[in-house]
Amino acid sequence: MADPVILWFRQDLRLSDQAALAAALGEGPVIPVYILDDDAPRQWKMGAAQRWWLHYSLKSLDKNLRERGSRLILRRGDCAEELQQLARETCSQRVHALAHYEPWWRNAEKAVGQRLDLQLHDGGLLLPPGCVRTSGGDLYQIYTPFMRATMLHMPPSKPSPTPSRIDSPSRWPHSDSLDEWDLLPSRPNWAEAFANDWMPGEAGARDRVSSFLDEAGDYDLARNLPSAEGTSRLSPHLHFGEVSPAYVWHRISGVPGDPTTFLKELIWRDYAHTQIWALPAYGSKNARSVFDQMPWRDLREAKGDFIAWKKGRTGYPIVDAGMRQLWTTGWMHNRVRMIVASFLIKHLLIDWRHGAQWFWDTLVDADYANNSVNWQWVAGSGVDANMFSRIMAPLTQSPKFEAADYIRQWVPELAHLDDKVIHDPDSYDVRPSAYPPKRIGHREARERALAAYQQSRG
Ligand SMILES: Cc1cc2nc3c(=O)[nH]c(=O)nc-3n(C[C@H](O)[C@H](O)[C@H](O)COP(=O)(O)OP(=O)(O)OC[C@H]3O[C@@H](n4cnc5c(N)ncnc54)[C@H](O)[C@@H]3O)c2cc1C
Repeated sequence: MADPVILWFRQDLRLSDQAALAAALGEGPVIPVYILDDDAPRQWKMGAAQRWWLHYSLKSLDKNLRERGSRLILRRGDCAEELQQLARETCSQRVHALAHYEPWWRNAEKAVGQRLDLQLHDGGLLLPPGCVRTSGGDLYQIYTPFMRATMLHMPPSKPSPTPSRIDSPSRWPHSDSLDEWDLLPSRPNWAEAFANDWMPGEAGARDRVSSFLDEAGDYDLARNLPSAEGTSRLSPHLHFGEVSPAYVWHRISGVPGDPTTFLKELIWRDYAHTQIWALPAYGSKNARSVFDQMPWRDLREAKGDFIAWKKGRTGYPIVDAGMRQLWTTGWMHNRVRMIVASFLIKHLLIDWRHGAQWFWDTLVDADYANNSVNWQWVAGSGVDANMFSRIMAPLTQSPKFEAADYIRQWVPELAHLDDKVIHDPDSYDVRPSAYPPKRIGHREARERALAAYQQSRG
């Protein structure tokens, strides 16, 4: 019998279109393993909302493996040490895995590669970072030309099917118990409502793709309306790799209507991963150094504002609706993410990194590339266009994107207000006493932000 091979799962918790699994299958009995390492990512240790997701996703993966005669081994600790130990116990030499681009995964890959025969495969993105370059050989800094250049390589290869059987070793090594990892919140169980919105795992991901097929053709019109179910909500499934972007691309590209705008959003994901691949510190370091001089408010002084933002009590209904949606469901509509991020950075003059860190802990789709690149994009500190002086006006954005029903859903104190006044109850003098006044007026905030920006430029 051939020696067993290890299949190292990370943010690729699926069996279909899984190049690492496909490669392992041909070589011998397969030992699938997931290793939880809370130390290596340091401040980017998986957040609380994602731990909830991970629990159910691993459970689902184990079930799928068992249906094929295999199972998932769970280990906790340093990835290189754990894999080496597992290799010793099972007499395996080779490890197959999909490549990942977060700095801690790249470090782990290097360390594993020094001890074992690590074979990395593509499949987490439409194209691996670095494939798409300008005619001069540079990486694109701006999304639109990157997207156009990526489109020339599309469609991606057809996704491969799920294997019906996976050979198992003669003896299974020890596995931790998932329940003992304590990934789920208990006291209090703030994730109680998550299960109403989400079904982590490969089956849930495919259901989500199927249910989006009817909407995808209208995506261009509906995607900016927070009150509508106009987007796919695939982000946590894509982040955890429960479905491959190639699979999503092929399912969606055939729908009636024009799904091109949606496909371009998938390319945003590739763009973001390319940026963190090129600049691994993107999550904590301004890409534009002028922002290092930005006179952000000290968080001790701005504490009340920061708490009001996190709790959805800023007095700006669209901002508060978004922050409460985030807390209750672990997700927020993209248009509203832009509004709340802009509000924190510009209206409250709080460093984008504090906002990114809060998103990290509360989003089920928290993703180092997408989160860092989008926060820096809103701040203007990223490698792309400098957006700082474009200060979004939440009170204009809210009616423009027809957010009245969205506000009613997430800010029940305002649910009785009609469409005309609900976006700005303060100005119409209809603010109920249970709802807070604005933390700061728009004009005052705008002037303060622009003055701070001028100061940073010297
Ligand atoms: C401040 C801020 C922080 C964000 N943080 C994250 C994050 O941590 N994780 C995350 O996945 N997305 C993040 N986004 C991007 C975007 O908001 C979400 O991907 C999107 O809302 C997810 O919903 P959906 O799956 O319905 O998206 P759809 O509109 O259906 O898009 C399909 C997929 O395309 C990708 N995508 C869409 N928009 C973007 C984008 N702007 N950047 C990168 N990929 C995109 C996502 O994988 C998404 O699932 C952030 C955006 C902002 C403004």
